[in-house]
Amino acid sequence: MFLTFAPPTAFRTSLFARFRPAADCRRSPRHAVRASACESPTDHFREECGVVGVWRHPEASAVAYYALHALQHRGQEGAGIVSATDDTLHEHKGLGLVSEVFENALHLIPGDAAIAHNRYSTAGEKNVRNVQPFRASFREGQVAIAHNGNLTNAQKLRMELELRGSIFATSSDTEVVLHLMATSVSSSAGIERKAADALNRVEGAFSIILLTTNRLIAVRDPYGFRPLVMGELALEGRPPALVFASESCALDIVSARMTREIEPGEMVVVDRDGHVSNWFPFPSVRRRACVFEHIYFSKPSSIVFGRSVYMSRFRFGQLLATSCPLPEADAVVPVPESGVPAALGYASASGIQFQQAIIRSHYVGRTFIQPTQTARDIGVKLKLAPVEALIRGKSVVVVDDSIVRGTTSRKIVRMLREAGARQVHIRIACPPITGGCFYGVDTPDKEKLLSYRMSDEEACRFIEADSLAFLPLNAMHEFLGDEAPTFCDACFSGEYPVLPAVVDEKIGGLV
Ligand SMILES: O=P(O)(O)OC[C@H]1O[C@H](OP(=O)(O)OP(=O)(O)O)[C@H](O)[C@@H]1O
Ligand SMILES: NC(=O)CC[C@H](N)C(=O)O
Ligand code: SF4
Ligand SMILES: [Mg+2]
Repeated sequence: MFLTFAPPTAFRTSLFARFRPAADCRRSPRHAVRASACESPTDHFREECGVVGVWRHPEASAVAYYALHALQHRGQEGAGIVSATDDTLHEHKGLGLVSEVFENALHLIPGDAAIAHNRYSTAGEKNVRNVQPFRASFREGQVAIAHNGNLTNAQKLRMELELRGSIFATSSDTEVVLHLMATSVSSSAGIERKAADALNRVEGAFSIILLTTNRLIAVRDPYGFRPLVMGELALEGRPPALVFASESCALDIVSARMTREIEPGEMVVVDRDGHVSNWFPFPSVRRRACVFEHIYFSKPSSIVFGRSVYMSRFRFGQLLATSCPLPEADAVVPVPESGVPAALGYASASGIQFQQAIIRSHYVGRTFIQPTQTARDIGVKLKLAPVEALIRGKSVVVVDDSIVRGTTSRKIVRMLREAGARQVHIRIACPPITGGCFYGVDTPDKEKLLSYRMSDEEACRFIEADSLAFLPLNAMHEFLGDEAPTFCDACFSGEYPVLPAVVDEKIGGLV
């Protein structure tokens, strides 16, 4: 018997589809906006998580390791691999980057099947207990789970489960799924049925890979918030291995050929004989794929939701140039790393020369941590350095993919002025972010989002730019075309497809 899944009604606050002209700081005297509340440089829209599954490969954990490497941009807090031999699951996981966690450890995870996870927490503490995959034992055997997304009713379900006697080992939302599977009403049914029962009770976002000693299951929530693809890896003299991953770049790195996406609401099951079956165990709803995957999260080389991430960013940049032109600028300068394709698009549409006038250090991570006061004072210079020869005396248009707190933009403007820029104009290749995310992106509190706190003009003064403009939401919709209604853009539009059952201080948070 199935428990009913009741998709919450669409939630609408306000629409931000209006055209927002460039805010020009030169139009009004600069006034001091309190900076201290926005100074923490670690609180960006962070990455989410990456998941991988490998089936029927003699070196499954090595394949999973390289695939995880390709997904490192999706989470840098911790990583883990669980592998399967005939009768048991093996695990290795830890805090840190993939290369650090698995140094000389692959021999600990033998077998021809594996699942893997890169974590950036959305719920639960940043400690090793919460690093996935989680492994558990059922009456029927062992199971492991790797989850990208955030379950919006996890706290409520956990409270119910605890009242019925469940004891949790972690503070992660994901563990709820294992408990729901263990207490599934389909007590005698196979693991896929238990998983379907459990996932019919959760709400929110999940791209999940499950592993037992004789099955691998890949499943996506019915809204399809987070991506999940599958592919085949040719092997000499034997059937191809199957590889599942959050993004196609993880298949590319191991030379697997992407065959298709896992559809929203689809569950794909592979068994020991290599038999692949699929079904759709959830009531269907309109897809709401995360548009931010295309703006910032995913790797530009990936195909996500059937579209090239690079081409989306390039096109956002072109549309930005059309909607917020700056014909008098001398150079278009990208904010590395993720601002580069949009800046190339801006340059191509405007005819203004593209100049890599900000150089990124290879030795600082994507969302860099600044552990000491000295490092904090050095700020963005730790990661980005100006090329004075390209900047002095020039009017530059600086293109970035997004503004979250405004920390990066503000520091870049100061840095470019110090390097002699005559004017610094900031152009952002997405609409203003005015709300947090409930669906798997670690978001700062709404009150810390620059565009929630301030109008465009105030924001322009805060970052101390000569002008500031964002890609209008309607331009983004225009680019998405007929598919626009099938994308989630809630952090811009306020139209949340699913509301959290319990809202904690940290969105969707289990503390
Ligand atoms: O307004 P803020 O709070 O400063 O956050 C926005 C910045 O954060 C992201 O870059 P990040 O440094 O995370 O990574 P990247 O190197 O991949 O661009 C994003 O690309 C913006 O540059
Ligand atoms: N960002 C994610 O997808 C995180 C997965 C899970 N919610 C966790 O916090 O570990
Ligand atoms: S709220 Fe924003 S980040 Fe979250 S799923 Fe929707 S578009 Fe993506
Ligand atoms: Mg950036």
